[in-house]
Amino acid sequence: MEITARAPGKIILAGEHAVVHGYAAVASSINLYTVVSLRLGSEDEDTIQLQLNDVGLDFSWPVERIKELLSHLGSPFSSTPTLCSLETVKSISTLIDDQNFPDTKVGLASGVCAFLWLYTSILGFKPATVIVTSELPVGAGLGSSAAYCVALSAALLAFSDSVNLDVSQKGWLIFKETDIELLNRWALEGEKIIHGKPSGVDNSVSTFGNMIKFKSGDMARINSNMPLRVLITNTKVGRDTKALVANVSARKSRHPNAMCSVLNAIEAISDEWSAIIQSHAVDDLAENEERLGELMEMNQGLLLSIGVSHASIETVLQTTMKYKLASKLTGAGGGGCVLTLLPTQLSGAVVDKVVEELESYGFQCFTAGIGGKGVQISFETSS
Ligand SMILES: Nc1ncnc2c1ncn2[C@@H]1O[C@H](COP(=O)(O)OP(=O)(O)O)[C@@H](O)[C@H]1O
Ligand SMILES: C[C@@](O)(CCOP(=O)(O)O)CC(=O)O
Ligand SMILES: [Mg+2]
Repeated sequence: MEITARAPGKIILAGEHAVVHGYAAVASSINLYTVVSLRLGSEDEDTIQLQLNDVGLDFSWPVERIKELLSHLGSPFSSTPTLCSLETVKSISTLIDDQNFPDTKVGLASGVCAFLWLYTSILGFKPATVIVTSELPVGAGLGSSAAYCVALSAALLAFSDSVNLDVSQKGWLIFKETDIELLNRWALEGEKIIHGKPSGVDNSVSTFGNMIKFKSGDMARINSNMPLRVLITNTKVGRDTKALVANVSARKSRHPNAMCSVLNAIEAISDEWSAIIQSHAVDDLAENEERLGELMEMNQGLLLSIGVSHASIETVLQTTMKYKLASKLTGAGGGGCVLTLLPTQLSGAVVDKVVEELESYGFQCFTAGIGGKGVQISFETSS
């Protein structure tokens, strides 16, 4: 039997980085998905195979070799999301080294480590083939790491003893409330391997979908009363969330008072964002859009002050500013993607001009549906 799971990426509208330190953030799912298909039993019966199509990596581990390094952990323990200890990361790294991991792709090794941890913890040592494909740019601030961990956790849990699913149902299905909490906790353990110190906002919005306000592990759903349109510009400058998050923490320990003031200011922006977007004053749409734009500019200024902007991001800001459009980076920054608010009254001709100018720098612009469903699974064989 084969199972397919899909989990959405996200945009952070306000509060990235601050959320790692316990301050509020506002995030929304987008309709770009990472898809994981899982078939139990592999062509070569005694292996666990992982195919990462977007990054051109293929792995095949003999089950016996995995058992040799990890069976002392007592897996599977699918109902108990557990931190992957440093010692276990080392054992998993040995398994990755066995596969002659290409030096040029070493940044992707933590994702493979997260796979092996989630796989063996949830399903143990059953042979299988797992294929990952994504519509999200990898490492660009749209939460590909979370979507990867959420979709993997969903596919694995669907085959575990810990969740109850009706396999006869057709189409995309959602998990029951208790099962989805378990899934989200496993995804967070995967994110910890990739990010070091994730806040949990990315995996939560990918798991539950919609727009959320997130603070210190608690999530509140936001019911948006405003149409929201943003342009996403991928600067294509590669960056790594783990390093950026660690840099912000280091700056915080060097300047605790100044950084706390900045992070508090970011939280005030997230609070105001969520109040405006939920406001029922539909007559004030243009005014509210203007206020959201101002908040985005302020949030971007504060992100610059904590050291996570980048020359490419500044180029996007300067370009959109010429058209009086507000922008901010989204996700960890340091490159990656920038959001530009597109007010309802803005003409298509202006959007086309902005996109043309941004793309002339080699950036890639696109729009995405905001606030759709979270993780889903299907028992129908993908074609
Ligand atoms: N489709 C994918 N295939 C393989 N690895 C992936 C995929 N999506 C995410 N990853 C993992 O997530 C990492 C990128 O995560 P991160 O730096 O947090 O950026 P973001 O989450 O913003 O895309 C990659 O280095 C890789 O380990
Ligand atoms: C910087 C941060 O707030 C968001 C990171 O998002 P992304 O991995 O860049 O998509 C980190 C976190 O919340 O865990
Ligand atoms: Mg990430």
